[in-house]
Amino acid sequence: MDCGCRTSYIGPSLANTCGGNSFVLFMTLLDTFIRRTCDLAQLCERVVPKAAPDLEYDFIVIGAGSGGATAAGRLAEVAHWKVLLLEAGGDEPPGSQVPSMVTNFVENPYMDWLYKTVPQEKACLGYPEKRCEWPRGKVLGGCSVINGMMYMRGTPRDYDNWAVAGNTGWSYNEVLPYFKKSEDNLEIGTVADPDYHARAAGKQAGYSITEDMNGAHFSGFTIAQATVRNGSRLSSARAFVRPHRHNSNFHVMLNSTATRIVLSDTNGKKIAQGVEFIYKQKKYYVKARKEVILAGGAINSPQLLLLSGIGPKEDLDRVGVHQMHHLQGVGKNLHNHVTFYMSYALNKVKDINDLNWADALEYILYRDGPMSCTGLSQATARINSKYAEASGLNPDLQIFFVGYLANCASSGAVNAYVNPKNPHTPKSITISAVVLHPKSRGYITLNSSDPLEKPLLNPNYLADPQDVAVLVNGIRVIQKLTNTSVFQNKYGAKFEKEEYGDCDKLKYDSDEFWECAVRYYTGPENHQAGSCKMGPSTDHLAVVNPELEVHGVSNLRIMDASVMPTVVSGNTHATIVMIAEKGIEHVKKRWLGISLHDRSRSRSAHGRSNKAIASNAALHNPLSNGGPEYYVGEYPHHASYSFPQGRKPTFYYYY
Ligand SMILES: Cc1cc2nc3c(=O)[nH]c(=O)nc-3n(C[C@H](O)[C@H](O)[C@H](O)COP(=O)(O)OP(=O)(O)OC[C@H]3O[C@@H](n4cnc5c(N)ncnc54)[C@H](O)[C@@H]3O)c2cc1C
Repeated sequence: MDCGCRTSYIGPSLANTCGGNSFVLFMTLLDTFIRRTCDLAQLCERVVPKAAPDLEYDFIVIGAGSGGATAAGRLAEVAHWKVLLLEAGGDEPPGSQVPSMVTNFVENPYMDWLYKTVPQEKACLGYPEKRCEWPRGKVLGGCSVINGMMYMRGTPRDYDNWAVAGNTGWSYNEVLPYFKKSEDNLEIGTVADPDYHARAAGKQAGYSITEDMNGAHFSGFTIAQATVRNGSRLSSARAFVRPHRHNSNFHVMLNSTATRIVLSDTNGKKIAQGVEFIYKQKKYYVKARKEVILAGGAINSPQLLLLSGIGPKEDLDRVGVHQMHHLQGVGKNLHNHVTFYMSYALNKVKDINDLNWADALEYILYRDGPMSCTGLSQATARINSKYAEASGLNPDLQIFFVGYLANCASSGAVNAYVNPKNPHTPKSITISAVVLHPKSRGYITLNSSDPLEKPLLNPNYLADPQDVAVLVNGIRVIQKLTNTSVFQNKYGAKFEKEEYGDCDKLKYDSDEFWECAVRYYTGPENHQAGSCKMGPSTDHLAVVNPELEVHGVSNLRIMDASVMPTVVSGNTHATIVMIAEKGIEHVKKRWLGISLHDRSRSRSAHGRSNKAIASNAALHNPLSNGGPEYYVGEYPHHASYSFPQGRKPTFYYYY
């Protein structure tokens, strides 16, 4: 089908994402259908990247991920501001917009930075070189293009703690309007299916069920809300960048890697002047008339500050980077949720492939069926471990489920066995427990002064014994869940024990055994945070102030996961979008003299609005200013979804 515009091929194809020649035929055909379904692939709605930048912009945003795409889109609303968005990766392939293909593009070099931690002393011990893998999106939309699409705010306590630490304006009540600003929740007023099995097991195990984890009842088992629209992924690029594709004030450069933020130093007063970047092996310098907004994510933002001479002198001297500005905290306070995966064979369920031609047709025609969702991982839980505060206001464990994913097929035949040579192979699912308040802290530092070389990433996983204790308690929660009659009678769930090295010498299933096992097969979560922490100037590790300005450097702010002083109790994307929304309000206040509460004045005086979307969003969001709105809803067909037939999960990096 011709979509009516000249489009270039945006790779890679789904055919390259399933690992193995047997998948090529079916997945190539499916990819072709997806690319030719105009409203799904949205090839005509893509931004057309610039082949070369102008010399000057009012704002330069570095990185187009959850934070950067949001920030850039909001800046571009101001018609008289000229904005450049720099992104190291290319555009999102059509296939990554299909929810069930959620894991297909992770570890694909086209759009993943393919990071690994340095060898760990107390964790990741069972992996090659004792290093854990850290997927990170290198694509327009950043990690929001490869993430699990779960839309989950932190708990009120998370943000209140940020405020107590001196971050004025960041308490829950104060950040709530910024969550709402980008949200267009089409699930308001609807009730999910209470019989959904993972939730039913949670209920049977004594936990509560919550219909809206982002509302008053933020604990319990739930079917997660998701960043999807009409059955396809709504990355931050699709939500915030594409609506501005016709704006002449907004330039996007793809495959463009920022290598340095250039500072001037006049009598000790440091000011961000512009950005150097590499595009097609050529080096460019662009000047920022107003501000540089850094949004490279929790790994690349501290890396770029260090490359620009902003950081601790000892770190910079070690690799020969001239120090421009001392900031002790750059790259410090790195932390991440940590988890442990437990696979269960469902002995009463045959391992039938979840993806077939019928599903593909249902999806292409109606955006429904198994391809429109992420299978079992729609369910999640936020609960207390035995160490959590009894009030229930500060839950410290999250439970994830993986399985029944319609993501890869070789023949496309309906009811095809995943393993035709052994049709009795049971289906398998994975459940993991996540430590929500990790105490271990690590750091990011440069490996060399080469901006294209990966930095050294040391999360110091499980350095704090309390993280291990909470994780082991999480394992006990999973055991309790899978022992319920829901899991036993209908599915015959049985733990698939792996080999855990020397841990196997310990008494199986003792606490000591699991303490050892979690250090062996540590689950690296994908919620890295804190490496450019927000805090008042009295905090010696603070890198940005509560207005997200880098301490001691004018015209430079950071808006991504790195600024979280402590990672929130849940998935991180929603919070990062909120951070960017709030950060841009500070920018608008500085340069236009307006704030969130003056939105109507802003729109008429300066704004450009996407009216079609705004009218929809305004129904739910009185604070909407008419800009592009971010849709949050549940996957479309969950209500009739209960453990459909499917394929063994092969992938764990999911949330
Ligand atoms: C596999 C996976 C699953 C996840 N699942 C979920 C989930 O279900 N729900 C959820 O809420 N969260 C999830 N997360 C976490 C969440 O997606 C991330 O925390 C969030 O997207 C990070 O946003 P960010 O803006 O900080 O960085 P990113 O989204 O990583 O954006 C940074 C961007 O900057 C670009 N960049 C970096 N350096 C440069 C440079 N020098 N020059 C130019 N561009 C540069 C990068 O290419 C990238 O596009 C998941 C993450 C992963 C990896």
